[in-house]
Amino acid sequence: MATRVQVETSTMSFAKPRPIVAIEEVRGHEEPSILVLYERDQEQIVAEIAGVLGQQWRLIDPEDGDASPIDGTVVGICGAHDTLRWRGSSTVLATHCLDDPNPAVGSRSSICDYEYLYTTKPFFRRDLARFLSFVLGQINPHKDLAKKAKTTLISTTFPDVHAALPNLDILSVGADAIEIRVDLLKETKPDGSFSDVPSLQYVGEQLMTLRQRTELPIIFTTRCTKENGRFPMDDPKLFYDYLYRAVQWGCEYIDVELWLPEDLRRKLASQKGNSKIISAFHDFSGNFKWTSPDAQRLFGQGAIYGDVVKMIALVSTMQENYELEYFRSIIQSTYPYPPFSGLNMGPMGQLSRALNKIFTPITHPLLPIIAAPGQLSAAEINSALHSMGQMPKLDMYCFGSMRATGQAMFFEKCINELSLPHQLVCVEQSSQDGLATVVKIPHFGGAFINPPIAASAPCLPSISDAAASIGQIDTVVARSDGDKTNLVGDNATWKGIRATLCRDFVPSAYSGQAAILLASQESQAAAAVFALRSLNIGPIYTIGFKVQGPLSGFVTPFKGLEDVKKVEQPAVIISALRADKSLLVSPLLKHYGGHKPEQRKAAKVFLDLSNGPRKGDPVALAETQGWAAYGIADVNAWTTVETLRLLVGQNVPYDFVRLAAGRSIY
Ligand SMILES: O=C1C[C@@](O)(C(=O)O)C[C@@H](O)[C@@H]1O
Repeated sequence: MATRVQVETSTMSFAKPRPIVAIEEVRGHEEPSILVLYERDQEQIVAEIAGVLGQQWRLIDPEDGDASPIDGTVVGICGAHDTLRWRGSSTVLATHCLDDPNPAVGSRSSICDYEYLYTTKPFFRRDLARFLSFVLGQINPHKDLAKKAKTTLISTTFPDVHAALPNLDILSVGADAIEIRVDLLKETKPDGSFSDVPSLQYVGEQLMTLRQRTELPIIFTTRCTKENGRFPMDDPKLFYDYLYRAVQWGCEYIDVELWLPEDLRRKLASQKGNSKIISAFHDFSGNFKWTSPDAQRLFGQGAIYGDVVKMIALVSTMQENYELEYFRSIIQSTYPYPPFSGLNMGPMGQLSRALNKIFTPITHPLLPIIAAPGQLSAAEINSALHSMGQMPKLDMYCFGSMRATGQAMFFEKCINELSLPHQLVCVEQSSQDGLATVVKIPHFGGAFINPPIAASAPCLPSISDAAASIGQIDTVVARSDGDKTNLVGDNATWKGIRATLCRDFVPSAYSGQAAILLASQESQAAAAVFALRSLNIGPIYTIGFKVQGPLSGFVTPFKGLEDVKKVEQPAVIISALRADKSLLVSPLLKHYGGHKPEQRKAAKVFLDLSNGPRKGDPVALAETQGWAAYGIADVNAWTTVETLRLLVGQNVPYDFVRLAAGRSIY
């Protein structure tokens, strides 16, 4: 079991002693043991999987004597074999290449734990990293969403997800998860007609296509005919077959209808792995009563296997919204778990869509049809909440340089896109005094500060552990709690750095690995040190600066060039040098570069945090030296995603930030 820095968003008050970086024991950072079943001529996928895991790999013939995986080595076997001896001790992963239609999809379902569907032209490494991180339990999107005050899901209604792709980034602004309505997919048969139920192969291809283009958790839904869907109800086993496959495909959520026989629901719950179950109940009769004992009984039934319980009824009177709200308050005060998502359908039920807080389904004008009567977009819900006095207009401040102002313009775009009532106020200089003045303004709604200010800002009653450890506040979060507003100084930059590092590698690829960090002063590098520690990276060697703050115990300064020789191969090099000095990292990149990708055993990532015009391009150089290399635009985009989450509680996808922000803000 490994140790890591406590990175939860806990906060501390200034009345308490100065923070130290708390160390927490976590599971899931050991090297996983993986057996990959690959298809003929597809051994490259074994190398890709090992690359994302930062582990070695080898191919074996299971007929050749002892073939047990060696700890830390990804083992590949061609074709389908009896995998019994590996099950339990290793994760058995069947892989299917879908460059061409592949009828083998699902054929090894019974001998594997998970199935990875992929294309090689192009190959999406980010998708593989996300898939592996999830199925190996190294990320937990449900836990992250559970911390949000409000969550939404975008219900896509496309017959073919390819039609969604050009608009996917804009469609998902404001969504925390994306639902694939499998029952609405339309597979064309050779004679030009559509099959009643899309085949598993078609669904698998559709799901893969969607996941390659979105970072949002996916909800896999097979809605039945009685509940406004198209999946036939005469064979409940059909639902099981699709939903279990969704678990094997690594879907974060499966939607399990409550009418399904209990044995199937129980079986899915016992086989769900890291996927979560949304227990779903829809009543279209128009006779459902939230006040009846039946409603509570149905919640109780859903709660047995559901990680979220969703209950939805078609209504025709306003009164039924009040009854639902009463029901919601009873449920929430009686059952701390699982969370309840309760909605009324139809035009009369729209109020409940604004008031529901858990996985509120949203639509978007660019979708072909709405998924259910009365559905609203994220913008419509925010406008409704504002008119009802549930989302007061706040002033959000952007302190800082022109760069910060450029970022402010992007925030403004998001605020407009989501119809949030807030207003952005730009203040050219970032200073503690400026902040101290605005936090007292009655409609102060938070601030974004670039460059960040020292974490000792006395005008803020509390700061997060991350901001205290890094010593810098780049975001002030204002959360209202009744008539009181809590202000917290936080740091989003470290999260942007961490997200960039985890784009193409799973967290365990970094655990216990060395890193080298270059900067001219501690303030440039502190967020990076925190991000590295959050991934349990260590030792962290520093060049060019001294760390004196709370993170000093986590770094080892390099005294001279001879120290470089002591580090065999760092998994990460980060340069936080100014742009005009950024080429100083080149000798290090060359010294540790040059390995061919197939020889690569561990993660090998270079991050250039320098911003602005420069003479050369260390990112390009790093790439030629075999590093996975990222520049400041990547880190800034992830940081923007995190800042918006903190400031307005809304999720804006990374790809949307890259798309809409263009190059101007960087
Ligand atoms: O369960 C739900 C909720 C929903 O029915 C709605 O009312 O918005 C839409 C469906 O796509 C989704 O699966």
